[in-house]
Amino acid sequence: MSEPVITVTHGVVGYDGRPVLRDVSLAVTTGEVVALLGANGSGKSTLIRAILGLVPLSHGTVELFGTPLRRFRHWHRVGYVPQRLGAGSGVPATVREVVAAGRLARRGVLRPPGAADRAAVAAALSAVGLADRAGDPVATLSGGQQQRTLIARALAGEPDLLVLDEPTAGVDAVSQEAFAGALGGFVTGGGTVLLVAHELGPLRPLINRAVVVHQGYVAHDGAVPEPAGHHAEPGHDHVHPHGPDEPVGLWSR
Ligand SMILES: Nc1ncnc2c1ncn2[C@@H]1O[C@H](COP(=O)(O)OP(=O)(O)OP(=O)(O)O)[C@@H](O)[C@H]1O
Repeated sequence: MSEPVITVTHGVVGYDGRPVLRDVSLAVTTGEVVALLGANGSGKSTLIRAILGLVPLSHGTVELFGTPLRRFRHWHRVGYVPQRLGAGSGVPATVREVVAAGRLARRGVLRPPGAADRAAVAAALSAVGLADRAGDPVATLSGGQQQRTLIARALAGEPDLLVLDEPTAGVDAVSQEAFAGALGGFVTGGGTVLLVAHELGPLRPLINRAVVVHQGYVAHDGAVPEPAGHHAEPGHDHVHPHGPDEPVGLWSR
C-alpha cells in the first residue's frame, strides 16, 4: 500500500526575506527511494530541513505520514542524517555509544537499554559493516566509517523514513558500497528514503525517482537522469561553480 510519507504542498522558504524555495510540491509514498538533485545552493538541504520542521515555511504545508507537521509527534519514525556532521570530532564516544544514541527517541532517556535496544544497535552496526569496530572510539575511524556510524545511528531507531543529506559526499568507495547495502536492506524491509546526492554511484540501482530542485522550483520529478557530458567522466569532482545562464544541470553543483 502506498501511503503518504512526505507531502509538501506549495512550500515557500526563505532566509532573511530572500526566497530559496519559491513553490515546491513533493509527495513521497511508502517504499519509495527518492533522490533530491540540483545545483549547489539550489535549496536541497533547505527542503529537507523544512520537511523535518527545522526551518519554517512562509507559505504552504508539510505533512509527515499524513499528519500536519505542527501536530506530528512520532519522530521515532524518522531517521535523519544531516550533512557533514563530523561525528568523531573531539568526541571520545565509541562507535557503539553513538549508534545507541539512535535508540533514545524510542526508549526514552530514563529507561535503561533493554534487549531490543541492544539487538537494534547490533543490527544497525552490522548493516553498515562496522560490527568489528563497535568498541573503538569514533575519532579513530575514517571519514567514511564515521559517516556509516551516523547512518547506523539513524537505522538503530528503526525508522520508517530515512532522510539523508549527502550521505556519500567525500566517502570512500568501500563505505559507499557498505552504505548502499545497508540502504538496500532498509528498503527491502519496507522503509522509505529521501536523500540528497550529487553522485549516486552504488546507490543508483536503489533509487526509483529523482526530484531536481532548480531556482526554487521542482524542475524535474521522475526517472533518474543520466549523467551528461563531462559530468559522467570518472574522477570528475563536481565542485566547480556553474553560471546562472547554463541549462538546468541535473548533475551539476
Ligand atoms: N541558515 C541559513 N541562513 C541564510 N541563508 C542560508 C541558510 N542556509 C542556507 N542558506 C542559503 O540558501 C541557499 C540554499 O542552500 P541549501 O543549503 O538549501 O542548498 P543545497 O542545494 O543543499 O546546496 P549544497 O548542494 O551546497 O548542499 C543558499 O544560497 C544558501 O547560502
